[in-house]
Amino acid sequence: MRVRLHVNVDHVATIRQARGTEYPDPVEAAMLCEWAGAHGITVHLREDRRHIQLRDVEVLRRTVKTMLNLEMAATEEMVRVALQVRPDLVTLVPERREERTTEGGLDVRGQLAALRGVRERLDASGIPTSLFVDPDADQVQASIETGAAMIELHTGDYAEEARRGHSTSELERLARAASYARIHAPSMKVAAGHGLTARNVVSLVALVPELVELNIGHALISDAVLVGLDRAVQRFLRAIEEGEQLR
Ligand SMILES: CC(=O)[C@@H](O)[C@H](O)COP(=O)(O)O
Ligand SMILES: NCC(=O)COP(=O)(O)O
Repeated sequence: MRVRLHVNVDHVATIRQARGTEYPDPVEAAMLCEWAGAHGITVHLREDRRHIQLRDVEVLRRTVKTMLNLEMAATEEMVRVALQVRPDLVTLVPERREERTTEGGLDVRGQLAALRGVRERLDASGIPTSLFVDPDADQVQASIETGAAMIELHTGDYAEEARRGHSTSELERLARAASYARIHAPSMKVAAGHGLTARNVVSLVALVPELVELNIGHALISDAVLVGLDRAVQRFLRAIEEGEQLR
């Protein structure tokens, strides 16, 4: 089965917000990504609205033809947004205002009842939930207990390890967490994301066969600045395919 590429267009909005202009438009970027072959679009509507704005999400809902994944904190405000916008998937993520980027996965074990409650409200509206978690068996087990349809394994530590040139222990951790999900909840989908690049994604896809979806933003949009969005998307699609062929 083909691993799907979802492009996170937050970082297009980051450039726009830096100057308070109307360009570059993440909606236009999403369209270009889809035309280039991306299988979905991801946005993280942060509480501090540092990049993506509510209006972006509303317009994306009307324009995205593939699938729209809304990353958000599990707060009452954000649940209301999700119920109003109706994305194809909600990914619940932890958020800290002071962080530069998402630093870790959700503590699902520590807030099991609350997360299950959010998942139930979204499910009742026909919106599946994914939980962004560290590659840790107990967090995966807790995610299963919430009834979530999917988990997204946080690959930030793997990306950092790969950047330093030795990427085996974090890859093994990701492989173990994904295989835990396959064994204990065969119907649960497993995705991954954060810090993925066209280089480090190859071994990830090759060694974690459970992965069905990847959310990639920063490195892909950075490539796009130099070579254009269509070429950047195609480069990542080729890297994913290279990983699949190594399985
Ligand atoms: C949850 C996650 O990994 C992404 O949302 C990523 O954090 C990109 O957005 P930021 O740059 O706002 O962190
Ligand atoms: N959930 C991960 C994501 O959406 C993209 O993260 P990054 O590639 O911008 O680090």
